[in-house]
Order: sequence, then structure tokens, then C-alpha cells
Amino acid sequence: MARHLQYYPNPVGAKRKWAPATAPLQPQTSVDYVKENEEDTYFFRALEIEKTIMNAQQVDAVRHGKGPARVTAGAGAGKTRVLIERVAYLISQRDIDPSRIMMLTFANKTAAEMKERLASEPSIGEKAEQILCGTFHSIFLRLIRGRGFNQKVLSEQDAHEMIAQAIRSCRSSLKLEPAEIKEHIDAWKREGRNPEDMAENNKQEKEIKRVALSYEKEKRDIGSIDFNDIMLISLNEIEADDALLATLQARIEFVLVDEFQDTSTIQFRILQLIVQGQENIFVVGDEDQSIYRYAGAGRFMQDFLKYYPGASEYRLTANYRSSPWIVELGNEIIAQNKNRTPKRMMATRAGIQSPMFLRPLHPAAEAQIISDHIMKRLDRGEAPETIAILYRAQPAANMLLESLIAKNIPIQGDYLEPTLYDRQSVEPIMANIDFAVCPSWERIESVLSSLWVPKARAVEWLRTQHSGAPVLKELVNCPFLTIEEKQRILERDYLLKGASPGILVANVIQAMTHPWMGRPLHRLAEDFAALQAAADKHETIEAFDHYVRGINDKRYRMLKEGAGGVYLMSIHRSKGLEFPVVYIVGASERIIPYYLAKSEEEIAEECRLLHVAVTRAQDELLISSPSSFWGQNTAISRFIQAVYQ
Ligand SMILES: Nc1ncnc2c1ncn2[C@@H]1O[C@H](COP(=O)(O)OP(=O)(O)OP(=O)(O)O)[C@@H](O)[C@H]1O
Repeated sequence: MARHLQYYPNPVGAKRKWAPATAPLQPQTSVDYVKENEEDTYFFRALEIEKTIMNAQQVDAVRHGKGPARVTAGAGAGKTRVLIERVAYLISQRDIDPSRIMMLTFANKTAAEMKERLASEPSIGEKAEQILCGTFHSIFLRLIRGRGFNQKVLSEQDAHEMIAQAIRSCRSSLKLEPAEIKEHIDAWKREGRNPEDMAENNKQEKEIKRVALSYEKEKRDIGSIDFNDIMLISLNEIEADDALLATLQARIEFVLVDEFQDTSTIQFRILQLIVQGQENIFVVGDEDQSIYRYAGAGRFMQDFLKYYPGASEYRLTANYRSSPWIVELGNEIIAQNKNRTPKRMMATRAGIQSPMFLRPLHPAAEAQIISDHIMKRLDRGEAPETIAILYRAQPAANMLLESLIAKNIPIQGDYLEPTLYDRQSVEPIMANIDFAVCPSWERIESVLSSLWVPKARAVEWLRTQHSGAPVLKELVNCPFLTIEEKQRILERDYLLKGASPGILVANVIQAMTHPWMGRPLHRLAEDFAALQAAADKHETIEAFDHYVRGINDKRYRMLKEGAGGVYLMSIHRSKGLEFPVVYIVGASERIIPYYLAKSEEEIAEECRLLHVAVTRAQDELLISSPSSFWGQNTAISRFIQAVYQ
């Protein structure tokens, strides 16, 4: 066990010291519950031999016959386990053809694990390959590909760039980031509605629609679709073609859905159509882990019985994942949400280790302490794969990412995000740093975009100039530039030559949050503030550039080597996963709840997020709450404080 230097068993200012009140639960298991002479005895005995000893509630859910069913359970209750064993049960005990089972998971990784697990089941083996198993997007992409939709699927980043282009070509005055406009378009599509029908109730909506339609046209012209189009095209196809729907209904006899609480309207609509007639829909989920409401997840978990009034209900209350204290902390945090069906998970595991708390001065200190802490663990021989660091928002993890990289602590490649300096949002600023170190012609274009001068024309004009003067000096003579533009260029030229990196970065940031943009855009503002803080630490531009290159090079190397490592990921990505050791960082007000969360519903989602983070831990949970963020003092997250008051 790690020595918890600087971590304490209670958060600073705790008034209430508590310990889990109840002894671990010992649920009745299949060993007693499934009698010797039942028709499926063999199935459960075989599982027991493999050390999968299900509890009575799980057995009931696995045995569910036909018709709709909802399995409700808190974190770590073995929902995913139930789904897997139910598929095995359907195939081996009910003779269901595996190709007639559709199992929807939240992540491709879970789908792959499920297939692997099912393939190892003696009664299934190779037949596991025939199960239609995957995420909504992967399964329905296959469906539309089969119907001739062969367009390239755009990455989110490409989609954002195309929306930025659409804003420019529409000469739109919208003061929204491309990502925000995309969210409007996606929200519309997730309801199963086409962009052509987007609302136009006010000026902003009209503008968004104009940009949206231009984006849609551009996509069509270059033969692309985005991620959300996959579900929309699927729904449109299924609704328009009775023969297709009939084929799907005949092909798919059983539908099982994991993480059902995060299903969107369009996804649920498609499922409803497919199961119509037989209604063999088996969903598992936890309303307390619903963390995608902001992205359009519906309330279908809670409302399932309204859609399927005769549905069977199964509840799982035993937590197999975490030590008692962690289970109890999860219970206490989520109990703060008002609008939920109350439930309390019971630990089944023993353990006396309490969660540990840290109150560093700021994110930089947090990064330092945690990376040191992890180094010590690795030095003692703990495996990096047993450790996860979870964060609410990227800015809260920037420093940590850098600190881990600087100390050569390996990070899992799939989760190795770009460093702050490699992010698209700060590219024009970093281009200036690059240019200052090496003022070459190749780099001028990126610098021009942060000077707000007409880039294409300026570059064209520069190509015709051969005076031999430095590029920016040359540019000032450009005949079509305004006086203000020339002044900006001269000022930048001056800063590029000798200012500190902090001043140069501040100048570029100021130029990029030009009044034309209306406001410092919040997401960019977070990255800008972090970059400003990083630049301020270095005296010369060269030193800053050297540091950035060093960090980025190490990251690329780590990515290339691809060895295992610690997990560093957002809480959103951690859903459904579990780790022996979990560090939660940035557990302070302004980060969780996030400062943009304002409404009661948004705050409730933040509470669910912290609950998800806490309940990923199996043995050790370490929660850090920096006392300042972006230079402002900040309290420990209200969700933690409330537990200890
Ligand atoms: N009956 C059982 N006996 C022992 N361990 C179990 C049992 N059921 C599940 N587990 C284990 O408990 C852990 C949690 O299971 P699982 O991931 O299926 O839970 P979950 O309900 O899907 O969790 P979450 O919703 O929090 O992601 C896993 O390690 C799983 O192997």
C-alpha cells in the first residue's frame, strides 16, 4: 500500500468524520439459489467452476424470458456481467441463433471485450463472432454502408474546421465557436430531425441554420458525413423503407443495451422500431451514471416503463467492485441529487482503507505531488496499468499530463491526449513562437492568421517581393493593408524579436480575441489562460520553445512506443471501467461542478460525474482539490464538502 504523503483521510475543514456503517453484504449466490434439478442448473454450475458466482438478483436477470426488461443497478453491481451472461444463456440454454442477437455497448472497447469473453464461453466459442455487437455508431454505420452510403466519416476536428469555413463563407456574425454550432446541429439531429427543418424562431437560430445548411451542403459536395449523420441516415432509411424495417425485425430477435441511461432520442427511436412486434428489448443502466444529458441523452432509463408498461424489472444492489468506504462515498455523493429514484449500493468486499484527500495550492502543485506519488508507486513495483487519473475538464489535467511526461511516467497510448502546445486551439499562438525562433517563409501563413490580415492575398503579394528584407518588414509595404493592420504587424515584429514569451503570447491572445469576435470564447479562453501561464514561466522565447519541443517529442515517443502505462482520462471516458487505484484531480468548485454548469439539471449532471469518478475505484481512491484555479481561490467541491459537514 502506498504511503500517502500529503494526502489525509478527511478533506481540509471536514466537520464530520465518518466510516461506513454497515458490514459488507453477503448476497445469496447461484450456489444456493440455483437448485440441482433445474433445467439451467448446468449453466450456472459451469460458471461457478469458472469462479463466476452470480448473486440471486443477477441470476433472475440472466434468466429473463421474452419481452421487455429493465435492469437497474448502481455502479459496480455487475450489470455488464449480467449482459454477457445473458447472451451466453440465450445461446446455450434457449438455442437462440447468435446472429439474431444485437448487443449495443457504449464503447468499441467494451464490445471487443464482450466478444472475447463470449468466445471463451465453451458453449459459444466461435459463434461469438456472429453476434451483432458494437456501439450504436459502428453497427449502424455498417447498415448504411450496406445501403450504398459510402461517404467518408469526418473526424470531429475536420467537422469543426468545415463549420468554421461555413461561418466565413456565410459571412455570419454568429459569436459562437464552431464546436458550439456543431452542438446545436447535433442536438437537432439527435432528436431525429433533419437540418433543413431547423427552427428559425429568432435571429440567432436563423443564423445557425444558415451556417448549418452551408455545412451540410459542403459535406455533400465533398462526399462526407459526420458522426451524427450515421444515426440520422439510419433512421431516415428505416422509416422510409418498410422492407428494410421488416428485414431488420426478422433478423434481430433480441436486443440488449448496455449503459442505457445514455441513449439518445434517435437511438431509442431506432431500437423501438426494430423490436416492434416482439419487444425483446433488455436494457441495463443506472440513472445515477447518466453523464451525457448535455449531449442529448434522454431520460429513457427512468421512463422505460412508460414505453413498455409490462416490462420486467430487475434490481441489483450489491457492489462487487469497490471497498466499503468507496461504495459509501459514492452513495453519499449521489444522494445529494434530488430528482432521482433513491437507491443505496451495498459493498460486498471487505477493506478498511478510507478515501484520501489532498488540497494543493494550485494545479501545478497538484501535478507535482501526484506525479511524484505515482513515481513512488512505480518504483515500488506497482503496475502502471492499475492506476487511473481522472479529470473533469482538460484544463484541469494539462499540468499533470506535462508532469507525467516530464518524469517519463508511461501513459496508455489510447488515452494520451495532445499536450496543451499541440492543441489546435493554440496553434496560431505556437506558430508565432516557432516563427520567432525561426522566421522562415513557410511559417508566415500561420502567423498571418493571428494578425487578422487577408492571408491569401498577403502571401501572394509577398511572393512577388524580392527585396531581401525580413518577411514582416516586407509585409508592411503591402499596398492593400490598412494603417491599423500595418501597426499590428510592426508591433508583432517588434515582440517577435526580443520580448519575453509571456508578452508575445499575451499579444497574440489579445489579437485573437479581437473585438470582431465579440468575446473571449470560453473554451479557447481556458487554453489561452493555460498557455499564458506556461509561457510566463520562461524568460526567453527560445527557452520556452525548447521546453515545448522537449515535452512534445517525449509524448510522440511514448505514443510510438505504445507500451502500457497509467490511464489519464476524462471522467466521461472512464464510464464502465474500473481500476485498483484512482486519482481524481481538480475536485474543486469551478471544475466540478464546472463553472459553465448553471441550471439545477446541469449541476445534477456534475454530481453524477463525480459519482462516476469515485465509483471507478476498486481499492484506493485519492481525491485532490486545488485551492486555486486560473489564479482565483476556489473551495473544495461542494459535493465532497457536503459529505463531510
Ligand atoms: N457476482 C459477482 N461476483 C463477483 N464479482 C462480480 C460479480 N458480478 C460482477 N462482478 C465484478 O464486479 C465488477 C463490476 O462489474 P461490472 O463492470 O459488470 O459492473 P457494472 O454494474 O457494469 O458497473 P458500472 O455501471 O459502474 O460500470 C467487475 O469486476 C465484475 O467482474
